Amino acid sequence: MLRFAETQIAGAFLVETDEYRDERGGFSRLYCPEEFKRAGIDFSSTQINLSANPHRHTLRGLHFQPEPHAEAKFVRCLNGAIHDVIVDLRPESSSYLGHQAFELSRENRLGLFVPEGCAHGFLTLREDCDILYQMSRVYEPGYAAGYRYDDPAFAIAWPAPPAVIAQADLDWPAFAP
Ligand SMILES: Cc1cn([C@H]2C[C@H](O)[C@@H](COP(=O)(O)OP(=O)(O)O[C@H]3O[C@@H](C)C(=O)[C@@H](O)[C@H]3O)O2)c(=O)[nH]c1=O
Repeated sequence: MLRFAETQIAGAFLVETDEYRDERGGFSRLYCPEEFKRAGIDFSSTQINLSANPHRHTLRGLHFQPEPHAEAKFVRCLNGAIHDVIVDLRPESSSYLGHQAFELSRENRLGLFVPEGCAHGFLTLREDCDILYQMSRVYEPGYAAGYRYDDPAFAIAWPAPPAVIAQADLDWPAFAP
């Protein structure tokens, strides 16, 4: 059973997941298209990606795919803990240019649904963080886009500076409306 909570970003949801425990360990439902539909969320996944991050304070983001390949994603932290941030890039949205941060961890089993039109990034808070993404659209390499994690237009307060970050994520252009 999944429970969906609205966030400050229009159309983004934090998803709580129960864990059934017994002497063997635990069992959790990670995704159910029917439950998404009942919550009013139009999402079904195509590609499923795993991001493995051995180091604490690894930063990935802020990433999105623009139209006509805009993608929604459902993000989970299977191991470790991350500070996960979404930024609303939809001019027509009530939360345009707003951002919100969430802690996703193995222990809290929270999932984050990121709607189309939002940039997404995370900072690992521990070693060995494994992040699973379900994507609504297939990856289009020519449409990979992003902004810097420290773009002043968003003023995101990260809990720590990145210790590991790809050069590509330092080279994104400054946000210009
Ligand atoms: C994102 C992506 C990358 N790739 C390839 C491209 C490249 O060779 C290699 C690594 O890609 P990247 O460096 O872009 O991976 P990464 O920086 O981890 O990108 C991810 O960052 C987080 C914050 C997100 O929100 C994701 O949607 C995704 O953009 O994997 C795919 O094949 N499919 C994909 O969906």
